[in-house]
Amino acid sequence: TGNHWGYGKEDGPSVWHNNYPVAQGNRQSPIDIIPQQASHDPSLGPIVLNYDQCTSTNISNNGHSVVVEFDDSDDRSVIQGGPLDNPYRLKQFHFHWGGKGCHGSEHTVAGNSYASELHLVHWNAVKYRTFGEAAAAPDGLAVLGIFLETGDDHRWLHTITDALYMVKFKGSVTDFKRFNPKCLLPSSLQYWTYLGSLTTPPLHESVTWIVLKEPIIVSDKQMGKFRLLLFSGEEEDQRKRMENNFRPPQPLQGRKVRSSN
Ligand SMILES: CCc1cc2c(cc1OS(N)(=O)=O)CC[C@@H]1[C@@H]2CC[C@]2(C)[C@@H](O)CC[C@@H]12
Ligand SMILES: [Zn+2]
Repeated sequence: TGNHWGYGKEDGPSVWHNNYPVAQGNRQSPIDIIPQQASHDPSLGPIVLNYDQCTSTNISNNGHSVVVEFDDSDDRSVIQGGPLDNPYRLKQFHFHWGGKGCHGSEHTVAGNSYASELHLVHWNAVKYRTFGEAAAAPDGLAVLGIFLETGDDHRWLHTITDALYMVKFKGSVTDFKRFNPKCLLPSSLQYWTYLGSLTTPPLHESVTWIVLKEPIIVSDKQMGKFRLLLFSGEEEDQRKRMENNFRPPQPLQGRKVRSSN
């Protein structure tokens, strides 16, 4: 179909601009973050996450990633502080990862990529009525990016990786209640922040990115379970393993990356 996109040779990031011209815009994501070039901004306060009342609802495979959705009908789970002028409501989180033994983060740090990257997606419910409306507005979304590095088993990631077999195929969804993503945070909330975009079509330039400096550690075995997911639906005869679902870094176009203290 016309707007079908993916991560392969024919439909991947290098051709997205054909259907989504904004792919060549001036605030695209991800980017390569160069720590020495980031400017320390003393006015940047700490990030504050209030996830305690959080209400996850389901986990699903949307054919591009695995997504955990939250009930965003009120301000139970919000991110605020840092570069944000008001609280942004938690809507979903999802991951991007590489193939076996390959790295698959979207943002890179001084040219180095991590095994995977977790995106916690929040929207500006103070200014916009719906997530879709916010997703198209320049100050509509705030995405918290967390790098995953391989090492020891992550104590809490099992809750997610143990559920992945239930959402193997594109379009599958299953209940996933009472998961609090606070358990996926590293010990430090030090971050870089810059203005960017969605990293998948429609690539709207609507995201205030907040990328944590400290990665979380997960095991190769846990990462391997993400690769049991498929890009393809149950009815498709060709099974395509879900991996390398990341967009490479995009031109900075003169943007400033700021660093928390
Ligand atoms: C920020 C997380 C997010 C949201 C969306 C996408 C992709 C996203 O992941 S990412 N990697 O953070 O950019 C692609 C589909 C988008 C959706 C935002 C809302 C929409 C734009 C809908 O209105 C129609 C298509 C949707
Ligand atoms: Zn993402």
